[in-house]
Amino acid sequence: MKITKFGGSSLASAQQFRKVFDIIKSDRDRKVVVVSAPGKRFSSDTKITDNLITLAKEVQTGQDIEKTLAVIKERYVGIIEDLGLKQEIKNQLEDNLKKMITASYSSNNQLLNTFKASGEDNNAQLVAAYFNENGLPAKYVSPEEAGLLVSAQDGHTRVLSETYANLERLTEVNECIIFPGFFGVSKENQRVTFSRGGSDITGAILAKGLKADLYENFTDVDAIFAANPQIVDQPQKINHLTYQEMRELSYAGFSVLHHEALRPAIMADIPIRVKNTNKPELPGTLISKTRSENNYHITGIASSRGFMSISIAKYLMNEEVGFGAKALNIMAEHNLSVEHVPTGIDEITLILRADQFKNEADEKELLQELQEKLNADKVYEEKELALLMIVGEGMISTVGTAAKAMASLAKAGINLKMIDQGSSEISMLFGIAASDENSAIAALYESFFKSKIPVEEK
Ligand SMILES: Nc1ncnc2c1ncn2[C@@H]1O[C@H](COP(=O)(O)OP(=O)(O)O)[C@@H](O)[C@H]1O
Ligand SMILES: N[C@@H](CC(=O)OP(=O)(O)O)C(=O)O
Repeated sequence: MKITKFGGSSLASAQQFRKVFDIIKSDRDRKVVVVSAPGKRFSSDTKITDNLITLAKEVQTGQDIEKTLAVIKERYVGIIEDLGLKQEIKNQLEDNLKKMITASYSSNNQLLNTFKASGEDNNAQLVAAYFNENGLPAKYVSPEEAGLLVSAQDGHTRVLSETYANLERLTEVNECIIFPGFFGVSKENQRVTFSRGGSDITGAILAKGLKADLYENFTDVDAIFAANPQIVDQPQKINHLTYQEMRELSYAGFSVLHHEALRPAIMADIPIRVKNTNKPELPGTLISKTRSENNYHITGIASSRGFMSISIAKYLMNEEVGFGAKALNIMAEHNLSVEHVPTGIDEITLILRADQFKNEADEKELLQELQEKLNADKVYEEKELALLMIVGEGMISTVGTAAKAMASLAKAGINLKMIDQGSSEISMLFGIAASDENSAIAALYESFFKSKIPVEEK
């Protein structure tokens, strides 16, 4: 049995709905379909989720909602009418939206979560209606009905372990299940969304809960490429990569699959296949525990912006027991998550996502506190950073990867602000100025995927 997830780009219009229907109809093993909200039809289009966030803010602040509401309705109604669906589903959609807007909410956060979740929820109802009207028996199942339970702590949504036993009951459903992605329900029966792109996580949770043989993730590209196709022109397709490689690449910027979608798949060892809705005949990319050999030591090169660093310098820091722990404790007290900690003898650098600070005053206060509590010689920050990551299981058995990467970056005139290699040796991380991101990716891609310089085996 397969769990098949379709992203927003695969359900952006009636034409895309038809492709989705054909894909499901062509394979009896596709028993569970996870859907996102309608995404972009063209590059300047707006995703329904973004419209819903705007709507939520307008409701919260008492602004006029008519324009935004009309845009949302129009997207769904356009699809309903193009597909020639019954009036009943249009009424159901309008009713859902009305109830959502007039309901009372215990907090702004609850309102926002409910509005965001409705994008996927309404779309799942629509897909189920479309399938049924076209002779493919389908059942819309909500996270409430299925028992997809989540907790929300520190702004992070996590699936609760009892979910997996609850989901097993879905194997008794005879129709094709249409399940909305992106959200679960709390124990207080409130809808809570995952982070953006989180329908991928729902798909992986269902794959584990229903013990699927395969988790198919349909999107708008032929495969996962060795570099972001928005940065490198026609990059190499990756035929096969490991869970761990994908986990690192998606963390570092391969937005094609949410990095949190890997954990349930790894736990249950369910392979994932990423495929193109517009060309379903292509094999796409397989992600599994181990992979076949490829011709490259590096599997992919990813990058992500929005980072900053805070460096703390203190003479003889290396002899001070617990210095790093104290610094990290202060960060934790400020509820800040630190992603990397490269260190020198007399200096420690904390790399974090910059959007965790609400304002500059909080930032200044933190720097001052670090200076005072750690009795540091100097505390300074650097903003507008990007992290570059080269990833590949082949790295462990080759020498010269770091030298090759650094030589190509130096040749392109890129200044390295940080270098970090995890002990697993499947990835290497470089901190650079965000403005250098595209040229750095181009330089690394040229060096690892285009040049023929051999790398010596260990
Ligand atoms: N290395 C990569 N390989 C393939 N696609 C990538 C990569 N890095 C970023 N992407 C982007 O991911 C997009 C697909 O993900 P997403 O927009 O979330 O799609 P969906 O609407 O299916 O959820 C692609 O259109 C592509 O621009
Ligand atoms: N609709 C949500 C969740 C999601 O996964 O969407 P998509 O499949 O379009 O990335 C978002 O925009 O974040």
